[in-house]
Amino acid sequence: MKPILNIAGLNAFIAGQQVIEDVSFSVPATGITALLGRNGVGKTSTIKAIIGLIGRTGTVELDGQRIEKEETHRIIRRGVGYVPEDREVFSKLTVAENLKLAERDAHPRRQLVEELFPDLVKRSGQLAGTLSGGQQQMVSLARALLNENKVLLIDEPTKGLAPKIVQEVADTLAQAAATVPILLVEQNLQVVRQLADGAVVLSGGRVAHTADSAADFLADEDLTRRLLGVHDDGAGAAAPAAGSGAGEPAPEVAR
Ligand SMILES: Nc1ncnc2c1ncn2[C@@H]1O[C@H](COP(=O)(O)OP(=O)(O)OP(=O)(O)O)[C@@H](O)[C@H]1O
Repeated sequence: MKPILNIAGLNAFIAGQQVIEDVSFSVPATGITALLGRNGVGKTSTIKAIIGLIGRTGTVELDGQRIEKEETHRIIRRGVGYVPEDREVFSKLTVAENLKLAERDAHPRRQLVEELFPDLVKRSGQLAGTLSGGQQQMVSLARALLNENKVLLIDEPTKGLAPKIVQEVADTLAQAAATVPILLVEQNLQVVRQLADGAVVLSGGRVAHTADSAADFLADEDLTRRLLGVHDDGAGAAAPAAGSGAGEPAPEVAR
């Protein structure tokens, strides 16, 4: 099957500094592809470069069409959903208003969202700023799922959430992935193991490893210690988050 995203030779720059270099990988048209690596290796920058939020060179194909010369709003309208790391919600608007503002299509998928997020239905009149972090994350995900997208780019959706809520978000992502392919930045390796099909691992702004099976990658102790600074044996043992300082120091970002 043709990949939904094909990225080749992508370089990206922030304030004149190169933050990713010659990044090439593809995202299959189904399932979840994890984008992994220690803190600061360029995961968020890669996502921002794909949708043109930061300056970039190289090629990006969405469903076989080149999009790297297009502006962000056009790329989004072509069907790229973005859920940024900070799960920004409009805090003074209700849940229902937050969702309404995200509707882009003539026929937004309200029923799907109501099925996936029953708690948000119950809280539709609540101000989004009074929701817990996990509930706000659900609003962010719901906003992306309201529209028919070709792919979702989701940045660290479980960051800072309590374990029980992490599992709820992971379950929701698994259900979402049945409807749309996802490129997922995720530091929680148990979540990666549970959700991801393939994996792309960045180090120093470059692709250091790609795996058709994220589980196989995570099972490789030497490789995960080298590239993530941690090994999670899958037994639920407390393992430091990738990039938390365990293992070798993070390599220099490519300049
Ligand atoms: N606004 C910015 N101004 C200057 N440098 C930045 C900015 N944002 C990111 N960088 C730098 O770009 C590099 C890549 O950062 P990026 O956020 O893409 O990494 P990441 O892998 O997503 O990290 P994290 O896991 O911490 O989110 C880092 O060296 C970072 O310091």
